[in-house]
Amino acid sequence: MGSDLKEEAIKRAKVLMVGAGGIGCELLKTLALSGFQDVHIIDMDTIEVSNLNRQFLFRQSHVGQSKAKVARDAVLKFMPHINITPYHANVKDPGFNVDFFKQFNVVLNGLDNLDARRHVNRLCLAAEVPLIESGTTGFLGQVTVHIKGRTECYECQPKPTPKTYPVCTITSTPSKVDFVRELRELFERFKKILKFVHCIVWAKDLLFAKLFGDKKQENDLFVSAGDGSDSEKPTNIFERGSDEDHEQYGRKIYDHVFGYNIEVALANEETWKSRRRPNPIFLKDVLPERLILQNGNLEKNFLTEDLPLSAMSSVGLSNPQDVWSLADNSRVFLEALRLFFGRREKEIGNLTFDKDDQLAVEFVTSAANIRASSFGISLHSLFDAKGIAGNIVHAVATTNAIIAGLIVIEAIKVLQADFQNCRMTYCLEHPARKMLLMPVEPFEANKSCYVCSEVLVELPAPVSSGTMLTVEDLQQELSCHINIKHREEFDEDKEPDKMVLLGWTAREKESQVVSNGNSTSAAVPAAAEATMKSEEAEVNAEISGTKRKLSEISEATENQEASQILPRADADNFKNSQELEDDDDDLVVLDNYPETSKKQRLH
Ligand SMILES: Nc1ncnc2c1ncn2[C@@H]1O[C@H](COP(=O)(O)OP(=O)(O)OP(=O)(O)O)[C@@H](O)[C@H]1O
Ligand SMILES: [Zn+2]
Repeated sequence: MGSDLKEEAIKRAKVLMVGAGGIGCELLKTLALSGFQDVHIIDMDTIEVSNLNRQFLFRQSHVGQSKAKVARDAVLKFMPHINITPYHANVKDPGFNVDFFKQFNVVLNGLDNLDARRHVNRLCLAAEVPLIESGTTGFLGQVTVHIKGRTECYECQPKPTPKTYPVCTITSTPSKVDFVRELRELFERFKKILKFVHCIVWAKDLLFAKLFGDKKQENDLFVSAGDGSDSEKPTNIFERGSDEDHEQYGRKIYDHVFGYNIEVALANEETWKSRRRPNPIFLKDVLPERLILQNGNLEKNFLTEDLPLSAMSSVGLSNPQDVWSLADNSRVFLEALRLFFGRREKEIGNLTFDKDDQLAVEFVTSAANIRASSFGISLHSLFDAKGIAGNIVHAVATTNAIIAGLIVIEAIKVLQADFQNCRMTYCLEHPARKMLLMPVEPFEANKSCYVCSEVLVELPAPVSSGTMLTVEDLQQELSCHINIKHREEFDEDKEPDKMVLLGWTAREKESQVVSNGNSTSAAVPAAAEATMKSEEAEVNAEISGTKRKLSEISEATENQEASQILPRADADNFKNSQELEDDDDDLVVLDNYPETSKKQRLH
């Protein structure tokens, strides 16, 4: 295709970019430099200091301002004659409806979460606008092309399950059995510190959760002797007595989890036959009494009202990249406990670990290090521990730039209707077949995709009078119950379709119900969409916007009552959605590696 035609296609194009973060900044710059003239950008966020290392359109002075607006201004400085329209808004806002999407020739995603990606996917399907989707994680990245009727949609294939750590094996010992498979991707990066990862997970998911989270949760931090005897297992060790001060309480917890529990575990000789035996650690052996007491006095010297509570600064440690000694870790541990119970008491019982919570990170780092010490595993800095605890894979600006370039290349093909040459491209960390950028032909749509397939797939049981159909859209948290009732006669004037919809109620403001998952925020009114194409039937559809937890839904799915029939696509949807509960999913299908994938390609 001639370069004039290409230029023309670029100039005429009206492009929507969603997300002005790591990928988005690079993308806007590349679009502008490639000659695009009319770009709209939606981003709901404001600029944070942590964005500045890779979102090069932003500067320190922009912190707190709208990403979309600042990105526009930054690009207009070097390309003043193009039209850039920023929206400081959530792409899920109702204003961004099908009609809004219809005005664009192509939509480009630079998002960081599944929820928004799925939403844009559905709008693009409804508006019949091609979507170019992207994601990066560290050195890995991908760009995929989704065109209704030509390729799969973003939701045609299940996404990989977020990685979880097998807590059951963590309670007793930081072994690495079973771990490698679960953490295949992380393994490359954290090879040398795998055992420490176990300590972090123990500190975060067991100890932190036990002390500061929901007290009722099942969380066994009592290591039993494993000989079947119901050894003298203290039942309320984690409860702070009313006359117990924070200092005493901290020491009790320390000695229990690092000393007593290890002693109990050691009693089970079987466990240690092929493993290195850990050392119980009691506080008196690590910190002389004088030092423990001194601990609490330091606070007023180091803490001011403006700074976040910090146990490390309170005990005089300043560099998060230093590896602290066992004694220092013990001091941080006690101080963090003391600060939590003394200064953040109201939150106790409701806390979940948050990598941006300084005190929580300090607590988890110190606890993991003390445990690591006990098991002869090397200790790590707070910086490393935070990365592991927060599952942080550091963003790489170059990957974002490469991916942005690939998005523009695919966008230009789409704009020229050069669909044959569209490719999904994977940016790899290590060369495969001597390539770092792996192009793959787009896959064709999954016929039973509940989002893009045109018709409902076969139902697992016949629908007849008395059947109750439950259709759920987890994305929009909607549920629709349809009671099918057979009727022989219809009023030809009033019921020409030979079916009636009765008694539906919409309880939520923006309720919509969708028959085959082709849902968007601008979906047609619920009743019309809930129509069953079943002749001579009376349909009672009740639309309820009741929110249900995914766990409840999966239970319901497992124990499906006879009267509840789920279309197969929805049953799949349940499973997938449950797997995808965790939002962050920047890399979508790298598990379906190009050469190993069984998906059918387009020819
Ligand atoms: N629903 C949404 N509507 C509009 N913009 C969104 C939506 N969801 C995510 N975004 C935007 O997508 C961008 C994704 O960028 P990126 O992955 O670089 O994340 P970040 O928030 O900038 O950085 P980090 O998460 O690493 O701190 C963000 O700017 C975010 O505001
Ligand atoms: Zn699909």
